[in-house]
Amino acid sequence: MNRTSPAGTPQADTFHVYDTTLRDGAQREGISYSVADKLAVARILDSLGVGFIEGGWPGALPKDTEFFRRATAGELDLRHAVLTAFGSTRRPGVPVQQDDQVAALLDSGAPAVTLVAKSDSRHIERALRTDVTENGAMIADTVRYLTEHGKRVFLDAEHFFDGYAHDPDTALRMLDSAVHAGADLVCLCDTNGGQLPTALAETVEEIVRRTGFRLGIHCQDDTGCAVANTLAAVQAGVTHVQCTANGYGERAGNADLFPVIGNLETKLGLPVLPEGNLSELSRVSHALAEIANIAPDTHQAYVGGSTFAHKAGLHASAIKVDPELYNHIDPERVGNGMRVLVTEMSGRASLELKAVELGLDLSSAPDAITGAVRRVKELEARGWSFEGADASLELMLRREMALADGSAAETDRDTSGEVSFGAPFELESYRVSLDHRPDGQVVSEATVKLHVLQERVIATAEGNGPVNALDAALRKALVPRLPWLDEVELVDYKVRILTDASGTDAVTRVLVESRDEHREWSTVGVHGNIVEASWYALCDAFAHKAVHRGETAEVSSSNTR
Ligand SMILES: CC(=O)SCCNC(=O)CCNC(=O)[C@H](O)C(C)(C)COP(=O)(O)OP(=O)(O)OC[C@H]1O[C@@H](n2cnc3c(N)ncnc32)[C@H](O)[C@@H]1OP(=O)(O)O
Ligand SMILES: CC(=O)C(=O)O
Repeated sequence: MNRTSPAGTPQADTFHVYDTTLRDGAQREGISYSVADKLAVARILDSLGVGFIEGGWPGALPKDTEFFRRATAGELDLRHAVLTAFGSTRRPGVPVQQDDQVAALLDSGAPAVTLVAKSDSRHIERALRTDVTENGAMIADTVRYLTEHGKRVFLDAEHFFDGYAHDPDTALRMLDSAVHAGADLVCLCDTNGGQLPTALAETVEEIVRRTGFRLGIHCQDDTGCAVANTLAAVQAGVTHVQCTANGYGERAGNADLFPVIGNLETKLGLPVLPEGNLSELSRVSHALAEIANIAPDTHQAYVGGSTFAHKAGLHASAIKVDPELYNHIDPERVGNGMRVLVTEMSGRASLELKAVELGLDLSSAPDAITGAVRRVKELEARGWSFEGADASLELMLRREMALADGSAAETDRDTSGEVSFGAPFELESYRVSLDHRPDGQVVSEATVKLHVLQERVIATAEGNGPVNALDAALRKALVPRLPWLDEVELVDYKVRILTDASGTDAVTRVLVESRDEHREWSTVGVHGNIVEASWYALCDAFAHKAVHRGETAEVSSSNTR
């Protein structure tokens, strides 16, 4: 069976990857694409190399009508995909030539049209309030009319699986009406998303056997099986798969385009994208999440930022020997990357791999590795968390290396001490106060006493909160003496209160994200007092800058998620 197109050519006539992000994806609660968004999404999907882009329902949504107008007026120069308009068949009792919705499909200018039609007799009778014969005529008339006007037509057979289980003859009659009127293929829709893969595949095989029609599949994700159902349908014989970017869609969503493509390409050996484009998968997923204004799912199969992040020490020890031992594919094939997380679950191998990632050579420092493993476990048991704070981890590793080669003493602080290892100053003391003023303003004031470049410095500053005031006082003391510290910008500050089972020993964990012109980095602090926890994270942020001062390469030590 040769379902694939030659690499680099449009796949529209062989195996279809059909994207419906702009129609079904837009049916997700919370998504509202502008016309400009829709044009941008279409361009990105086309650059990935999908076969068809369903742009929306012209005539039903003014925005979609406008999208097709602009798309066909030259704003969308598709290189791979065929632009497709979506709509319903003519209404019952209305001649097809007089149906406004059908006219809007023709007017859209799209070369292909997907018609949604009922195939479940209960829907025909109760929702559409017509009979099976008229529904068959609605399908046939509309398909014929559109094909006579030069459109390529697909039929989405709504509720096909439920309808076929309830009344197989009617469901088949509806497919038959479409194909005999000239539809390219009929797409079997699991509209309520209630199917499971084995049963769905059996039905698809039966339809292939009974009809010989070219079939497609459209799966909603209400059982969490939309991707699995789509793949099962492909293995059972469909040659057209409808998906949406990141699984956006009505209710629980649709089959996610990215894992579907990842699986088709890497597991089923179907090269559905133009050659070289598979490595664009992760980038495209994130770009489309950005346009949808939805945070990317960091655990999304194939493309998530954490999808190839390894936490368990046993995994890391095998990965050290060969990354293939714990990765189902090379992440770079889909444009993703592997990371090793260092946490309480780590052993020596995790630390060694992380050190390499951070640009540190621990190969001749076994004691440093042992020390760091012990320290991470000790601190994480007390509420610290290093998986999102690579910069604090790096400072700790540097301290362990310095202890191992004798250039530091146990008394040199690390991240849980008063001043971070590598910080270009020593703390004598700090004080923070909170002032609720008569005019209702709440202002914090911080004073720090530091030793910097052998000088004792005292600085006081105000801020809109205690941490802001501390940061300001610290900068006031340091920047005149170490001007490069002014480049550090604090970009995010997250606080989490950690309570043990009894709820009595709450500690506060603070994560600070910082950046300068060249890199971003994350640091952590933990203490029973939120200001002290913040102080640790702030000091690590400045210490990290001190350690990397003068570097200009774009080598981020931060957690990349
Ligand atoms: C399974 C899917 O997700 S299919 C995609 C669904 N997407 C949408 O519904 C989004 C766009 N929809 C809309 O803008 C509107 O619903 C419109 C313009 C299509 C219709 O609006 P209205 O005419 O006000 O009707 P309303 O939304 O209340 O009901 C839908 C009508 O379409 C009819 N209908 C439903 N399916 C079909 C079909 N396959 N073929 C023809 N008519 C259909 C219904 O019977 C109902 O008719 P009625 O008004 O005579 O009862
Ligand atoms: C067509 C479609 O979106 C469905 O049946 O779910």
